[in-house]
Amino acid sequence: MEMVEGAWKAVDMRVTQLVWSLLRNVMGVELTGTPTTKGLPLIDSPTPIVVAITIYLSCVIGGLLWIKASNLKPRAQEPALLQALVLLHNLFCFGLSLYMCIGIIYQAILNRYTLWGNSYKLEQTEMAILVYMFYMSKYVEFMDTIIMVLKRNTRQITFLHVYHHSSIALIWWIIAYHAPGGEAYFSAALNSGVHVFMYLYYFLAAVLRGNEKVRRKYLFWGRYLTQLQMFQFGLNLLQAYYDRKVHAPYPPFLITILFYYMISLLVLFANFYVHKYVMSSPKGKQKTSKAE
Ligand SMILES: CC(C)(COP(=O)(O)OP(=O)(O)OC[C@H]1O[C@@H](n2cnc3c(N)ncnc32)[C@H](O)[C@@H]1OP(=O)(O)O)[C@@H](O)C(=O)NCCC(=O)NCCSC(=O)CC(=O)O
Repeated sequence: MEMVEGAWKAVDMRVTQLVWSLLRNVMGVELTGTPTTKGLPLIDSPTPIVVAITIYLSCVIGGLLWIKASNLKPRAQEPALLQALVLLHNLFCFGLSLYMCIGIIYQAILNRYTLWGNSYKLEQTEMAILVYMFYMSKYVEFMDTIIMVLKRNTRQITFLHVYHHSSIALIWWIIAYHAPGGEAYFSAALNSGVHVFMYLYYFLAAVLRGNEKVRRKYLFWGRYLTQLQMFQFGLNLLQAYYDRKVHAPYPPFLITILFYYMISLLVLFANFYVHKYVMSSPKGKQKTSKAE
């Protein structure tokens, strides 16, 4: 036990030094913890999230290699345990997202937030706890990719998906550690709201698996969900632009991260949208074959 503790301390020191120096040299910032979230599990140092991301990436890469090496294909009928896991995970994420979305909006109204341009205030502890909860939900969301691996759905394990899941977790650690409130409320509430629909979609997709006709009938709105996600990123980008313009009283480096991160997601989602809905549609397929 002592050896494990000693090893963890050594890793913690190295990782913390690395993250601190990266933030100092790349963004010119010194992170300071905030009393509202200090002492809560997995927040006082960047090590837990960095270790979690490392384990996550190892599982994803290991899973992909295993699928490829064994030439595994998605099964027609999945094991009952996997089906149950998928349904439970989606139900849990659906409920949690709904709770966080409503909770954050309620706190924003209570604290008289304006749409954009809000500052983080130490006394807004309930808001801080909700933002912290949003950070914790990123650990749960790693399960999405594990599900994809267990289902052998390599088509879903894209750069977009893995980049999104690993980077967003680190970003929300920084926010929950440094300024869990103010302008962060908007992304957290909006994204939780979008995730309510996303996990409902995944839940239905899992329930209706095996009957493609019915599934297509009830999941026709997948395309609009992707549009909603892109609209969300567009709103966040606008928010970051506005905050930079008016010099909003929120850490400027977090606004800069928001700005460039949203551009990257918009580009990746636009590419996903074109491939999934435009090029694979009957008209899109016709156009591509004519061009060939
Ligand atoms: C409609 C989308 C939500 C999902 O598009 P996909 O192409 O991945 O979806 P799909 O139609 O193939 O989904 C059905 C398949 O997903 C399986 N499935 C069920 N639950 C799942 C879960 N929790 N995670 C991953 N896959 C899951 C179903 O069993 C089914 O598999 P089978 O077909 O075998 O039965 C899209 O808008 C989207 O987000 N695409 C980007 C890809 C992505 O990774 N998105 C999530 C993270 S990004 C994100 O979250 C952005 C944000 O914050 O808004």
